[in-house]
Amino acid sequence: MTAVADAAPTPASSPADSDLVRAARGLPVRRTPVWFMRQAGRSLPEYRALRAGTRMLEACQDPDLVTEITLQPVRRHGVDAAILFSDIVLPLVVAGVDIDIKPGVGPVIAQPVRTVADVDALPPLEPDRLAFLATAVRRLVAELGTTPLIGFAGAPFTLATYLIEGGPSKEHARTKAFMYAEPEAWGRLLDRLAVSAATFLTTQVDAGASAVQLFDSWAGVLSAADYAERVLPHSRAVFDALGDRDVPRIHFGVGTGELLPLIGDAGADVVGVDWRVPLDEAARRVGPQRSLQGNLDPAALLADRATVDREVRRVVQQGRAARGHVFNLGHGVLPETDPGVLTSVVDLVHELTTR
Ligand SMILES: Cc1c2[nH]c(c1CCC(=O)O)Cc1[nH]c(c(CCC(=O)O)c1C)Cc1[nH]c(c(CCC(=O)O)c1C)Cc1[nH]c(c(C)c1CCC(=O)O)C2
Repeated sequence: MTAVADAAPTPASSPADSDLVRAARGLPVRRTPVWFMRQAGRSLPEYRALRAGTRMLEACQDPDLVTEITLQPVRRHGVDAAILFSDIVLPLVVAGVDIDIKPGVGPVIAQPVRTVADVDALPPLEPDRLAFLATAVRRLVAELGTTPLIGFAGAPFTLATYLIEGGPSKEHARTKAFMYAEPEAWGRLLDRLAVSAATFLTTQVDAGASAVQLFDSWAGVLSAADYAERVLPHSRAVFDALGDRDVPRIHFGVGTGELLPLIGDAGADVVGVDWRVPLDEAARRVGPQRSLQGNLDPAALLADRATVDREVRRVVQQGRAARGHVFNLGHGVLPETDPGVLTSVVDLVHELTTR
């Protein structure tokens, strides 16, 4: 428990002193920080208005749109962090892979990676093509003041699922078949994806992002043994590429209950947890040396207010078992969510946890 002598200073003097960064490092906080995965996006009418007529992947490369869309949920909800408006497939798009994000579907790849030759033909990401990204991040950091900006990238495994399946899938069977049948090419593919994810992340951090999140959304389809052997080393390589850049590292996947200790071992300060494992149990699995992020079921936000309140209180209470707790959903905001409910969740978490 936090000793009085450790009490956090108020208010934050910089993003590095924000509650998000402090909770991620296991330091005392003023109140539990809260943000939402997919907070920038389709649940907001102001987002839909701004995006009208611009394709998703074009919007992601326009610094004016990126800045404004990233700021919208911060203004509206008073969340404790901004997350860059972008997408996990953007590094591939910028490198020249033919990808479209189809509304209501997700990323669709024109020529999926199906052979060893396809792996070797993937174009590398040239860092100087990310100037738009650095511009957007610098602008955002200037606008955000002491509110931290979270930079992010897709982890090698989750990006590989899109490349190999050709689009979203449930079982990721082709991906796993390739992993088992072509272990060397698999290793090369994930190496390459790790390099481009690292370039994408370091660009954001060097332009001023205060924390990073590596999304390995679909890693939960793997056994712990396969994850440890065939995936984790590549995710670790992404974190290692950050070198001595002193920003907290958040690592998240869905359905990772069996993988939680490994998700931490890949190099995270904060392990993201979905709604399937309560945070007190997640804290036991992850251990006392890392913080937790999560884990309200996004579907609970579609229920009545009393249910939302009860679920928020439960997550806050269970989160007290963790070294540090960043309140979030267990996955992204569902598009049909009432934005007013999101704002009330922020207020309730703050009210329940103000020191
Ligand atoms: C798997 C994944 C993707 N993208 C992302 C992940 C990992 C997180 C997760 O597991 O949800 C990450 C992502 N995508 C987006 C963000 C922006 C920041 C934020 O979280 O608010 C982030 C962090 C914007 C987006 N990415 C996408 C949208 C919707 C685009 C639109 O408005 O049409 C947004 C706002 C599109 C996208 N892109 C992707 C999917 C599955 C979809 C949804 C398809 C749909 O339901 O329309 C791939």
